[in-house]
Amino acid sequence: MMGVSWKRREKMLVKGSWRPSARSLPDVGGEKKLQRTSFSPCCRETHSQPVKNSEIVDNLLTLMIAGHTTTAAAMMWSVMFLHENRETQNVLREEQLSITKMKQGASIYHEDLNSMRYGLKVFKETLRMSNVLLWFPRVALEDCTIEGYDIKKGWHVNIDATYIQRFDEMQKPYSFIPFGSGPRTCLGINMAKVTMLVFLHRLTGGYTGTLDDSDTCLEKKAHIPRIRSGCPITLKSLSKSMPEA
Ligand code: HEM
Repeated sequence: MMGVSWKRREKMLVKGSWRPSARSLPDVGGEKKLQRTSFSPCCRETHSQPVKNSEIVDNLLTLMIAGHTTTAAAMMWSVMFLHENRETQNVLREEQLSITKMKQGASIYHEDLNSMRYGLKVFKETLRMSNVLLWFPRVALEDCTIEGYDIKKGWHVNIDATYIQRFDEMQKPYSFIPFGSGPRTCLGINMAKVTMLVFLHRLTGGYTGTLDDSDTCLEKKAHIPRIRSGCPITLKSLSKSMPEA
């Protein structure tokens, strides 16, 4: 779905008029299950039953595919963007070092994460620019017309996150959708946020880095956009380059 206005998208995302497809993971253990069956809070019957091995495998696959590759790609893009934007990197480092100074020990706590205001902005802008998931699918449950376009019941419609996030005004509803929207929104938003903030903290608060390969060519045929070289960097510990206090 290219070049649609926010109004049209909003209509598509409104609960009830559009619902996402029932996506399933590969058939494991001889049975095909929807990936959220074992989490569903509204399904008591499922909860009272022991979790089956096949469901455990399902959920592990979800963690690995939906949870690992996405966050790893976001980390890689943050390294590239911070390399390209030195000023941003310096402001972020300042914030992270101020957090390190305020506390004892190396552990990061919830309140530390909450005070990473600039870190959060870097996280969001990384997701906006990198479009870890370029698009996500929905299925039309009924015939409808959206801004003059006829959409038939059963049609698969892809929400084009890249177009929306790069070319829309950010203040408009649904203009920032790195984790999707509606009932099938990403389940791992908070995990992704925490992982990324801790990563940015360790990276910029502990090291400076130089890119070993500035080639920005993308991997071919990858569902998640990633730099072919993997974006290797050489890190230098800040504690070694800083004068003793
Ligand atoms: C930067 C990291 C991540 C990004 C950009 C991302 C993005 C997305 C997007 C766009 C969707 C589709 C939402 C929709 O259709 O409306 C999705 C679904 C999903 N994500 Fe993530 N995700 C990330 C990390 C994670 C993590 C860490 C986990 C779990 C540990 C996770 C688990 C899931 C699951 C289970 C779904 C399917 C939800 C459903 O269909 O009900 N994701 N994610």
